[in-house]
Amino acid sequence: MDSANYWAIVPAAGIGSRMGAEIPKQYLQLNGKTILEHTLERLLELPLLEGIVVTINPFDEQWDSLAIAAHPKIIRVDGGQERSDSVLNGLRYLQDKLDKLDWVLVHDAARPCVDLDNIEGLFNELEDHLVGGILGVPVSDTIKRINREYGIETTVDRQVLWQAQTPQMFRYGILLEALERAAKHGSAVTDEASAVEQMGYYPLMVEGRRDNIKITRPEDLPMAELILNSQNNSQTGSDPAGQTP
Ligand SMILES: Nc1ccn([C@@H]2O[C@H](COP(=O)(O)OP(=O)(O)OP(=O)(O)O)[C@@H](O)[C@H]2O)c(=O)n1
Ligand SMILES: C[C@](O)(CO)[C@H](O)COP(=O)(O)O
Repeated sequence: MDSANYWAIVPAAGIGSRMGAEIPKQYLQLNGKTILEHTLERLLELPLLEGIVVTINPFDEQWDSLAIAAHPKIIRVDGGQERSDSVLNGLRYLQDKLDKLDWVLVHDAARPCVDLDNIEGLFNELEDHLVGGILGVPVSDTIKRINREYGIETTVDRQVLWQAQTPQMFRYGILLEALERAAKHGSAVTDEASAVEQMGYYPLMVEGRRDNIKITRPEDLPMAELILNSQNNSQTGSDPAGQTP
């Protein structure tokens, strides 16, 4: 690893409208813990990370009740209107702690099944990269473009199509500038990479795992439970194949 510093930002200030639960989805229970606790506990296993900034909705009343909120490596920062605003708040908080070439790893609170080996893989692949990159997977279905009436217009060439996941890791200076610019121009960016792409850079795509799902809709919860159980079983040896669904 180079001599750069590594910090993480975990955006966790969303309301979970697509989940439709009574509480924001990051506080829903999964195998006896909140989704947010699963995600943070996993990231805390990475010794390279100096700290984790968690962006929390300013009106949130649940964060303080989690024991993990008092962890010395975890810092709470207010989230913003959109995911990109939350990440930008986290980056601004880090202004006095990081240099331009230091690394910031952004990971959704809503992706608790991320594989630590994949994150280490991202660290390794990006070690000498000047910009940064993300985990993702190639699309595995035939992809259609439809019109407004749901008529299929064409079949899209999927050879060049990948689904973006998190973590997404970038040099601090580039990501800060990219998200500041996107905010200034009102550009909608749903992930860090798109803000960086808009500056003309080419972030690296690093292949991750399909089971790094983002819990978005109700049916994703039992799926995440199965994935976590399968990961635990393969660690304890009771699932010799170590296969996830
Ligand atoms: N203003 C926002 C919006 C989202 N997020 C976080 O960004 C991650 C990915 O966003 P998404 O899955 O879209 O979460 P929500 O915005 O909560 O969901 P929805 O779009 O269904 O409302 C989540 O961990 C979410 O908490 C955030 O920190 N600040
Ligand atoms: C960052 C992300 O998880 C990559 O897939 C995604 O873009 C989050 O935003 P969305 O609002 O759920 O599309």
